[in-house]
Amino acid sequence: PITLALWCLTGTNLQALMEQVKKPSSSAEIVVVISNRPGVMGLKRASMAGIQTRVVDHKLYGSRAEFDGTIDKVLEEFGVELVCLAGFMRILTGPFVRKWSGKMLNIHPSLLPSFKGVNAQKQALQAGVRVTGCTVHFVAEEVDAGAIVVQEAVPILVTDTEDSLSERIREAEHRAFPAALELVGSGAVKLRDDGRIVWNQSV
Ligand SMILES: N[C@@H]1O[C@H](COP(=O)(O)O)[C@@H](O)[C@H]1O
Repeated sequence: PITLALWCLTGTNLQALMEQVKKPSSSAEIVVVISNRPGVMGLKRASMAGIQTRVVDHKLYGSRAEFDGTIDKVLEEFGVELVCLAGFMRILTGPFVRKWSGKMLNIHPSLLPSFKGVNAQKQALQAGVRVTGCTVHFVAEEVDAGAIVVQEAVPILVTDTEDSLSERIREAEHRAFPAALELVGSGAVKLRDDGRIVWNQSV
């Protein structure tokens, strides 16, 4: 199976991916869960599931390059082949992103390219759109701009608050991230050197 590292915060996407890789049909195995914040719920979920965890606290490093270098060592230490980011809010350096190009997925709570950046749910509410959703994409040097693997749309209700909308988007994320993981893990989807996606129909 493809070896997976997961970046987490509260870890609800981690939970969904842990359920997914338990399935006999899954092409992946989670070998390490990492966070840049000690004590977050995601790390507790991983430990309870018997998965190794690592904290790489960005506040302890003098530069992004040092921080990314340490993450890279952890990923190499565990022989990671695919990295899944959920709730990772730091901008990665170019050399790191280029090294892990095609092997790093991120989930974003909007239908990219709409509503990039933070508070995507609030942006959608303020824009008055009637549909939003989530996107799983390959990580590129430009934030929230990598090639899209999976998207799922959700309606915005007139009664929605940021919380109620975020909850509905999260439910969609917990379907979209496992689906994207299996598409990339099985080789059905690959990233070309030019940053475009290749769909391997025979897989
Ligand atoms: N980037 C965003 O961060 C959140 C992480 O949630 P969780 O997986 O830690 O619950 C998700 O909503 C994701 O879209």
